[in-house]
Amino acid sequence: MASAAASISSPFLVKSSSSMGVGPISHSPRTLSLPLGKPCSAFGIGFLSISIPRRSHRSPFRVLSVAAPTETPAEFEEMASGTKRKYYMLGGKGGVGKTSCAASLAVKFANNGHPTLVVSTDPAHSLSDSFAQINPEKAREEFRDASQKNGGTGVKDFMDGMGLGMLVEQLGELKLGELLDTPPPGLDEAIAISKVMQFLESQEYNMFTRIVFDTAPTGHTLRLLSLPDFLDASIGKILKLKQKLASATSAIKSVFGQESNQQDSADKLEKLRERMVKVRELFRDTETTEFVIVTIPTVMAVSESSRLHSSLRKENVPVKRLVVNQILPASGSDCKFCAMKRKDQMRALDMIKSDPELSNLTLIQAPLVDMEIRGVPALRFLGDIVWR
Ligand SMILES: Nc1ncnc2c1ncn2[C@@H]1O[C@H](COP(=O)(O)OP(=O)(O)OP(=O)(O)O)[C@@H](O)[C@H]1O
Repeated sequence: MASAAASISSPFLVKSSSSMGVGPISHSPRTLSLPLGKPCSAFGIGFLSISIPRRSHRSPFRVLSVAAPTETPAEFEEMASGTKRKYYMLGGKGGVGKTSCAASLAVKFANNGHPTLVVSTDPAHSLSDSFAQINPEKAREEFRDASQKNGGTGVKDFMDGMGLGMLVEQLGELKLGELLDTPPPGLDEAIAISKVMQFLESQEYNMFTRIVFDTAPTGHTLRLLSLPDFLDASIGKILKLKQKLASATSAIKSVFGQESNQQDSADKLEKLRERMVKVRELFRDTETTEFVIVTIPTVMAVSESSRLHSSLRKENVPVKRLVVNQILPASGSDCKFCAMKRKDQMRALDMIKSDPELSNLTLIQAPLVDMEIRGVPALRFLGDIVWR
């Protein structure tokens, strides 16, 4: 399907063109080809794949020491062990460093021999130069289109016109119009994620043993997590309506065009529903999935992370690690601002240690480095500090 392929033999961040390219991915132990060609669908999802040659690298970045007496290593060995595919989802409030942490983890996995894929489903993610974007509007349109063919608002209007309002009344409990006119928040992401899963399950992506999701900010993630249940029910309703309509008069049926089209749409919805269920299962599978919370040492961020963990726990999403990013190094100078800031941060760290939701998580402390984290050398540098 792809029209072109870029061959990657050194550590590059690869920008897939305007949409997700799918097609055969060929690779040799140290090189990887990534399709960059034709968009495959309405969903423009960016994929970044990294394969890093093992060689020594002297980083231009430096980190001042982070005084962290209670620091726990991330136990990277455990994260990298085994060749069975594992999914890592990094989540947290906006701007805390999810993307940097996710990308640095991916680089580290790649350095440890794992063909690794970074997936971003956040339309506002900050590695936008390296990732293509999901187009939520198009995703929604596709869903709406498929739904309408199965008796959405188009059906309702038509039936009203035919004086069949009574049947519409009977179907009113299904609240389809409401669903289609005001898609629930997070629908875009849920559809995008399920679309991603579809690709990840395909043969071309079999080779990837580590998948790192640079997830959307907290609120979105939570909505997404609760969505499959909602969608499961909603899509079920649409299918039920479709069945009811199928038994209505042939005159009504004719309006929906060919029987086969109707069937196609129903199949699409059914597949979407099935994928949603799979995503939900995947999110809860402790064997294959881990949700890593990323935060910063401020009272507000810590409180939000605590709430996030609580809701993830309720959703049975496996969480083991908490990355506290951007910790100021102990200052050797007499910078008052730095001293105050660090004192504040230490208070936030203490808060984590006494928070019932967070204290049982493995705490990973990541320093604020003195340069912008861009490009593989920087990510490699950060990865070596954070993921140990
Ligand atoms: N440990 C760090 N030291 C220095 N700068 C950092 C660190 N972590 C992240 N940054 C910088 O902070 C900014 C935000 O980081 P990043 O984009 O990774 O956050 P994010 O949580 O993914 O944000 P968003 O929610 O907006 O996608 C970036 O400019 C990044 O380079």
